[in-house]
Amino acid sequence: MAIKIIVAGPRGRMGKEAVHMIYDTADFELTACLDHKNDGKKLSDLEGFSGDFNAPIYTDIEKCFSEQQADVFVDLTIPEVGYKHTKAALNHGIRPVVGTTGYTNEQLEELKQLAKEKQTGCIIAPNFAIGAVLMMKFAKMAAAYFPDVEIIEKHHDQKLDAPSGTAKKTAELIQESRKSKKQGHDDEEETIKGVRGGDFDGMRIHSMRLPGLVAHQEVVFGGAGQTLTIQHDSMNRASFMDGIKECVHQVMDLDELIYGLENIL
Ligand SMILES: NC(=O)C1=CN([C@@H]2O[C@H](COP(=O)(O)OP(=O)(O)OC[C@H]3O[C@@H](n4cnc5c(N)ncnc54)[C@H](O)[C@@H]3O)[C@@H](O)[C@H]2O)C=CC1
Ligand SMILES: O=C(O)C1=N[C@H](C(=O)O)C[C@H](O)C1
Repeated sequence: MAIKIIVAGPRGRMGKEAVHMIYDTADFELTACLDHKNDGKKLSDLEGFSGDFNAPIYTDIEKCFSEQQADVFVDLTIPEVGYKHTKAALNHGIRPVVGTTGYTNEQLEELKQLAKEKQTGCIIAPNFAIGAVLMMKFAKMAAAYFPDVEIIEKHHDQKLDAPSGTAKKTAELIQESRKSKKQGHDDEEETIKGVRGGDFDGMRIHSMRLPGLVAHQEVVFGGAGQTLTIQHDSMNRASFMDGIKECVHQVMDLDELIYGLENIL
């Protein structure tokens, strides 16, 4: 039987790609979309979806979740909206697969508790690209040997959150294998505010935003007489689709929240 899926944010860069992936996947069925406009229309009424895209569009989340019997809810929107959507999906027993980034630790914790209480699977993955997940794992391994590290993430200039969810997750994984350390010179001073980047447990994160970029990250380690750079580049949004597919399949068998694809690969 096909897995029935609702997608939020179908007109977005990721949402559009995900809708096409769902239509192209034999055991997936798109039952509806959530948008903040176009209520009552069909996906095929929108630009870029000509043809067979007959899923209905809702703007009211409660109405959508009550009328459509879905198995999985995929959120690709913006942080405050994605958080509300994820809560509502869990309350309706629909398993969220969330790509939206920018959640606070408190929000993540609250969603974790709710998923546990509802015994409903939920995956929140800051990055669905398998290469990016490997980059994060390799960075965690390297940090045990190289405690001095800086993260440089580079994204398109329409991105709302900084640092990226991937950079934050990378820093959290590095923190698990690296002793807390304030890097750089004790007396270093910024003569231009922010020039040394954001401070996460003593390591620095730098966020670059430029047109022409998609999603890129370098994790640079430094030791005596050597550096090690681990780099990942997403050239387009197709790079995230295999990860979403995997999450949709795996979330069906979960009864708790998993944060990060590295925990289920
Ligand atoms: N986990 C991953 O691998 C990836 C995650 N992302 C994240 O996914 C999110 C979306 O990214 P993009 O598609 O590039 O952004 P985008 O700006 O192209 O799309 C966001 C969409 O959300 C929609 N939206 C806003 N409010 C809404 C509401 N109330 N209800 C329904 N839809 C609403 C907008 O209309 C827009 O279509 C971001 O948080 C981004 O960081 C992006 C790429 C990969
Ligand atoms: O907004 C994006 O584009 C991306 N967001 C995610 C993040 O914040 O890490 C994943 C990927 O980097 C693309």
